[in-house]
Amino acid sequence: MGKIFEANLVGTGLKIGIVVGRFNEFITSKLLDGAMDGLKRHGVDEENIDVAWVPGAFEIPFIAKQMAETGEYDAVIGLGTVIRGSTTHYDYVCNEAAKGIAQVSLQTNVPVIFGIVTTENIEQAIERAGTKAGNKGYDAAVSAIEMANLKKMFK
Ligand SMILES: Nc1c(NC[C@H](O)[C@H](O)[C@H](O)CO)[nH]c(=O)[nH]c1=O
Ligand SMILES: CC(=O)[C@@H](O)COP(=O)(O)O
Repeated sequence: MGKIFEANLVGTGLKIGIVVGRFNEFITSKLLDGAMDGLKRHGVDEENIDVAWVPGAFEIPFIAKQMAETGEYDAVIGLGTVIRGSTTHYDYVCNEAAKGIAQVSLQTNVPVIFGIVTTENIEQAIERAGTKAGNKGYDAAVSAIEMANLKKMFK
């Protein structure tokens, strides 16, 4: 068998950028709390975590790109909450946020983590922001550390 690449979840020495949407701030602030908790509990120094607030999930990729292009960050996390309304707006915001995050990551060579909750209703969002379905911000933080460390294995 050849090599197996599997990264640890040790965040010591990593620098992480977080981009968080203000839309549905009641939920996204909880995702941010979860992400901060996840990063710090895995050894990331609070001084090495920068946070940028944007209006909504649609704007996350643009600022994630600005952060990634500085070359300062080992990973960038996008946090947002998109809740379906009564029009097609939801689909446009979700699609562009997801596509944009994937593009930024591939274009900049920096792991950009999709920490955007996309739900049918407020209840589903609350469940994923620190209640019965965990905290997707925390999960995104762990993914960021894993991807940052995994990327270093290919240097
Ligand atoms: N409806 C939601 C939005 N909409 C706002 C957009 O993200 C964007 O800020 C606006 O269209 C200006 O470009 N954003 C969310 O994060 N969540 C939503 O549920
Ligand atoms: C996702 C959002 O789309 C939402 O806030 C917009 O709601 P609506 O489709 O009712 O305008």
